[in-house]
Amino acid sequence: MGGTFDPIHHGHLVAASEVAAAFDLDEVVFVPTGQPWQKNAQEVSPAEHRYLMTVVATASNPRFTVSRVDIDRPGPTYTIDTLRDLRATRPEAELFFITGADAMAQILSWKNVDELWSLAHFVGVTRPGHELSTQRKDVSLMEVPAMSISSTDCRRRVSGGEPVWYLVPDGVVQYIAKHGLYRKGAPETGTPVQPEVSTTT
Ligand SMILES: Nc1ncnc2c1ncn2[C@@H]1O[C@H](COP(=O)(O)OP(=O)(O)OP(=O)(O)O)[C@@H](O)[C@H]1O
Ligand SMILES: O=C(O)c1ccc[n+]([C@@H]2O[C@H](COP(=O)([O-])O)[C@@H](O)[C@H]2O)c1
Repeated sequence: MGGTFDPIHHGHLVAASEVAAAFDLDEVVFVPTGQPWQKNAQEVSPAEHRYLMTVVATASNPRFTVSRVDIDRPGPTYTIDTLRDLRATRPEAELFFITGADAMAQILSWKNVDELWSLAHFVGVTRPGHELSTQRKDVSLMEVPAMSISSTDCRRRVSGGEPVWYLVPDGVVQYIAKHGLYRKGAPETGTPVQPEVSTTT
């Protein structure tokens, strides 16, 4: 499942869990975007923060893993590259790609869309406020419990001092607070996360 995950929330996790159960998947790989080119007009948090929040959110599920392929690849993030990179590390696997209804509606604008269908089986899931449809017979559409949660709303809430408890996993609430993400004028927004250097004297 690819996403900007800024931050990851329970809508993402429920969608992944439902698809995993329906298709009897061995693993769900969460792939945070590096540079989500269709979100160029908006500010996106540093990839390391989004990656670490995704790790925190998925840590308790033994079937959930997180991949760095998109954040470690320079340049804009294209799903064609994501799927090729995942294929290289899992040559025998049958790949599925999970998308919400809003992403599914945009898919024809994605890079090399005609090639995408042969690289993975696409599964579109319902999302409140968005119509789920496809013209393709090889795409699966699935109804999942309605989670009226978006990362945009989570960021707005934190920025306005409102709670995000129970919209995102507890560890993600704590990660956001610890690093001061999404607060107005937060120093981390838009700047790279540097590894901490400890000095001894
Ligand atoms: N509440 C939800 N229910 C089902 N699918 C979702 C939900 N939220 C996000 N998704 C899907 O998860 C994937 C990654 O979404 P993304 O990380 O962009 O989150 P978002 O909430 O849409 O973020 P933003 O509000 O910043 O655009 C997309 O395919 C999206 O459609
Ligand atoms: O391949 C593309 O051109 C493309 C364009 C927009 C979005 N995507 C992918 O769709 C997924 C959801 O993206 P987003 O921006 O809604 O978080 C994520 O894996 C993106 O890399 C892919």
